[in-house]
Amino acid sequence: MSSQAEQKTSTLSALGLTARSGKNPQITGLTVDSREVQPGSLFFALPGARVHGGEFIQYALRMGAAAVVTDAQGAEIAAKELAESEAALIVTDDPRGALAQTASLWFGAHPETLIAVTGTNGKTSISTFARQIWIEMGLAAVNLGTTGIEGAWTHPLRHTTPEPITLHRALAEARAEGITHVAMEASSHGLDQRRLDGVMLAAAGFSNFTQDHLDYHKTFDAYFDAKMGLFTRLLPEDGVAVVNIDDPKGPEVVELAEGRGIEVITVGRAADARLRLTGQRFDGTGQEILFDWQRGSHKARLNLIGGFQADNVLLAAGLVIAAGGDAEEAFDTLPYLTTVRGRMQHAATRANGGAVFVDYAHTPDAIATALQAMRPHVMGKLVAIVGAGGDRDAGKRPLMGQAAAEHADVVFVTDDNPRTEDPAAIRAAVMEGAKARGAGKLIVEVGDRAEAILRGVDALGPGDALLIAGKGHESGQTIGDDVLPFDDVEQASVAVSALDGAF
Ligand SMILES: CC(=O)N[C@H]1[C@@H](OP(=O)(O)OP(=O)(O)OC[C@H]2O[C@@H](n3ccc(=O)[nH]c3=O)[C@H](O)[C@@H]2O)O[C@H](CO)[C@@H](O)[C@@H]1O[C@H](C)C(=O)N[C@@H](C)C(=O)N[C@H](CCC(=O)O)C(=O)O
Ligand SMILES: Nc1ncnc2c1ncn2[C@@H]1O[C@H](COP(=O)(O)OP(=O)(O)OP(=O)(O)O)[C@@H](O)[C@H]1O
Ligand SMILES: N[C@H](CCC[C@H](N)C(=O)O)C(=O)O
Ligand SMILES: [Mg+2]
Repeated sequence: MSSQAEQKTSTLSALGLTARSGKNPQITGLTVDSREVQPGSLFFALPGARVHGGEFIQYALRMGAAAVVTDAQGAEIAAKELAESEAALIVTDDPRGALAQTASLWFGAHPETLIAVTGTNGKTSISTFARQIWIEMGLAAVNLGTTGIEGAWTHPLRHTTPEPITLHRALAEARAEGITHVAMEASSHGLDQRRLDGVMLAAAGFSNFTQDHLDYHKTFDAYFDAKMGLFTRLLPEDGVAVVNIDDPKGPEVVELAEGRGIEVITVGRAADARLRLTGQRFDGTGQEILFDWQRGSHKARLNLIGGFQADNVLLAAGLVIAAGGDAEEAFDTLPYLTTVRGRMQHAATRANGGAVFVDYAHTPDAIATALQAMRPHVMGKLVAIVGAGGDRDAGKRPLMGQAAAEHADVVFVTDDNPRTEDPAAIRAAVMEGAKARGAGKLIVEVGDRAEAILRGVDALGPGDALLIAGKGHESGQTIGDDVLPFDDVEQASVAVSALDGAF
């Protein structure tokens, strides 16, 4: 997180910050973590979920911080140490916003075209499709989010929306690598914590709004307001909002954007959508879609499983157009789009034809959407493997079980990432919901995820399909503080080989 290694310096004032004392020290790096402070660092003491960063100001000063940015509470906590120190102090109501702006100035130039997408589900999919469209159009593009930075340049990330120091360093590196176009995910945590406040967006997208992350945001209203920061605060007035108008919250998003004079491209099946999906026909490997843009009707083949992927693809195309791309050129790329890793990804097929898919559905709505989306592609029965993550929204667990039992014929409830929680207690909550909705259906609890996958694959006959939900692209299972190697796609192949013999 620290940028000390970069041998760069800047005065405080050149970073847009003014200390009340008039001090203007040379800054050698930015950090939000006192443990990373080195002589000359600018330490941001942020209000945290667990503790106020002000508690660590005394350590930062001892390590040689040249300046501290914090809020009134932080300054109060460390009043004595700050009074005795030579370090410059900047007190602001919004230290996270200040961090974002400072990081933007510290790292300098970004790729020229940046877009961001928010919503409970679909952010990774939409930003990946936008990047794929741009690349097919011949542009040097990346997507940035849950799966890291991917596309014309790759780089791992720990967060969906990285904190500002990581984000702006990555954007500056991307530009140095020749990247011109970036599609980013705006998570609700990221928006709430102002992680994106220093980026200049050409366009912003909204996919949908359903339950997740109430552990953090507490109420639906607070969760929605955090997401809306993208349209009410971040997107400049000359930017374009691209909104899924089929979502019940879509009209509200349009109103918020239009209220600021922002141009809106509505996308969806609704009769008044500007980019309108008018038809969809499914087959074993994908779908044909029909859609209208301006006065023209278009047809495209999508080699993607799941009706909702058409919504994601059109939202991505809308964002590309909103950011200045030629619409016809963007539409011509659609047949070349490929599955997003871990999203409705075909993982394996049994000798009898039973197919296994891996999907990242980890909310009630995503589980319902993913299972419903599989139906038109499946002749026989639909088997689901579900589980919920620990140290996350507990309220969604029974609802995830319900969604699975409602839309699948057979359900295996297993562990996702238990993190620091008791896995049996998480499973019990998911089972409770599944049992409530699964009357007459086979609902089985199998704690060990590899065994659940083996049992799910074993349950497949000709024409059947299995959806392994929850972990998508993830390559590890977090149990306690340990991350053990685990990959659903790999486990699916192992299970098929074990049952059918290696091919
Ligand atoms: C819940 C959450 O978002 N937490 C973020 C928050 O940390 P926090 O408020 O818990 O921090 P804290 O532990 O209370 O500490 C307060 C401050 O003291 C500092 N500190 C702490 C200890 C110390 O010794 N010295 C010190 O300076 C910390 O760096 C922090 O700035 O502020 C930190 C610094 O900005 C973030 O790194 C941290 O993200 C944590 C790591 C995290 O896991 N966040 C997840 C939940 C997240 O953001 N997820 C979303 C995805 C959501 C989705 O699925 O859509 C994401 O965008 O990835
Ligand atoms: N448009 C959509 N509507 C409803 N569900 C969707 C939609 N798109 C994707 N999903 C479901 O949500 C899951 C996660 O998709 P994706 O990773 O694109 O979302 P995300 O918003 O990036 O998630 P995260 O919050 O973890 O970053 C998919 O695996 C799928 O089950
Ligand atoms: N970004 C999401 C991912 C959840 C993935 C699921 N596998 C889990 O662990 O709950 C979160 O942190 O809530
Ligand atoms: Mg994501």
